[in-house]
Amino acid sequence: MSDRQQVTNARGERIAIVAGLRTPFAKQATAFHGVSALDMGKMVVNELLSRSELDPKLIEQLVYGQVVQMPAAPNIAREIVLGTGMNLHTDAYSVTRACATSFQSTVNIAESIMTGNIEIGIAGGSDSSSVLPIGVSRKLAHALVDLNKARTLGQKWNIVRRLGFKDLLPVPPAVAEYSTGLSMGQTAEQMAKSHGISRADQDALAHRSHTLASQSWNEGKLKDEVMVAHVPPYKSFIERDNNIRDNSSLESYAKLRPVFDRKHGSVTAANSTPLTDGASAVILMSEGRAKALGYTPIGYIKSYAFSAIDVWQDMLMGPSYATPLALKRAGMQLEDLTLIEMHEAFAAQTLANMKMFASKKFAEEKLGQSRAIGEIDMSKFNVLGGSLAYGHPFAATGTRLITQVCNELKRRGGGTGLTTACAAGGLGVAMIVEVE
Ligand SMILES: CC(=O)SCCNC(=O)CCNC(=O)[C@H](O)C(C)(C)COP(=O)(O)OP(=O)(O)OC[C@H]1O[C@@H](n2cnc3c(N)ncnc32)[C@H](O)[C@@H]1OP(=O)(O)O
Repeated sequence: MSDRQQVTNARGERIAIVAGLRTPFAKQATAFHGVSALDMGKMVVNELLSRSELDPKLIEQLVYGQVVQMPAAPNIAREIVLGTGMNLHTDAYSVTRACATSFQSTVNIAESIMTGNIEIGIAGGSDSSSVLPIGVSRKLAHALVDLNKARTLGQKWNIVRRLGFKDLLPVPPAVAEYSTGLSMGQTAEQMAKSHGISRADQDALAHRSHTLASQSWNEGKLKDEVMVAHVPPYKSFIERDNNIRDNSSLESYAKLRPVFDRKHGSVTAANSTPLTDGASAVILMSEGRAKALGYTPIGYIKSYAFSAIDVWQDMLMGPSYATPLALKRAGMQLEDLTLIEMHEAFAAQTLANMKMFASKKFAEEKLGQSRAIGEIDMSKFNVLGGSLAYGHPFAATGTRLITQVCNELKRRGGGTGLTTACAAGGLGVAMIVEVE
């Protein structure tokens, strides 16, 4: 069996990324405070359709995702269809794959096109860290169910009197691994310590990310892929990511105290992604349909791969496992790539992955191959900055990366780009796109 992946439909046509768009990304409880993931998703899909001058009725399927679920709209994809003037008969379902969610929705649409089930679809993801499903304690939840069943006042009183003050406190969703209880930040700390990633290197990567992202905005490189978002109730708007620090000094990073291990740690607010609100989406079509409708695609999907590893150790090492698979499936080596876009969940996690890319020992022991994935050439790496600067609305990051790398490849005259991310649950993803 060949290792190569054929990302085409039965007519041999490639999967075209026709257009991509995102909202500006806003730090938690700032510009998008009170705006739900669903509202941001509708906003970006509406605008994407309108900018592409694509009749919404032509969309056959929409796959969308969120990581922090909205209990009121568990199938966010269908709500977006119903809220954007698409054909009511447009199929829509939601996926969740932690921080790789919109990679997954993109792959789902791509595979629907590959099988010939559809010709045109939309994929994406949205997350709000400001509109959260605030829960109740287990004891209170238990009591509320029992109260519903209690008949007499006495029975009700018996249930209520067992509750303490602490049981009544609200419980926000945790950015932590369910099975280990470790927060993502604690995992980043573990990776920094296990792989000898220094605080200075983490801060330098974060500073690079902010500097490049700020330059990219100032040079107008992002304006076509980031919409101006008018924020309900439409008294304000946001037109630029608000986490990016223009002209930040490296010294200011060094002053911050570690957050996740206050005594011996190195992971700080500056070298972590902030909690962020935002949404993104892409339109995918079969190459033939895109051409027939007169579109010049921004790129094509060349290969993709997902990976899964243990959650106790190095859980955010996904790129180092998924990338060699995607490269093999594309018939490529790391050095063949024009650009590399790696999601920066934390500087420590990014640097640990970069180290493993270059490690022969890692390749032999973990990947079962004799050759290291390859040394990353920094002139190709996150050239417009990364998630440390832009922020990371979990489900929206995948389609941000895909769109951003396609547009940057276009500016550079074409080539191939790797997008890759780690995700909770020990998951990883890599997708290679090609641009003419
Ligand atoms: C697969 C994955 O992607 S896993 C990743 C999932 N995501 C996460 O886990 C989110 C991780 N991030 C977090 O939890 C939070 O952002 C934290 C805990 C790290 C920090 O939260 P907060 O303390 O609320 O951050 P906040 O933005 O207030 O910054 C704290 C301080 O650092 C400062 N700071 C932040 N970034 C920078 C920077 N780049 N340079 C200089 N100072 C900075 C702020 O100005 C602030 O200073 P102040 O206290 O004087 O106002």
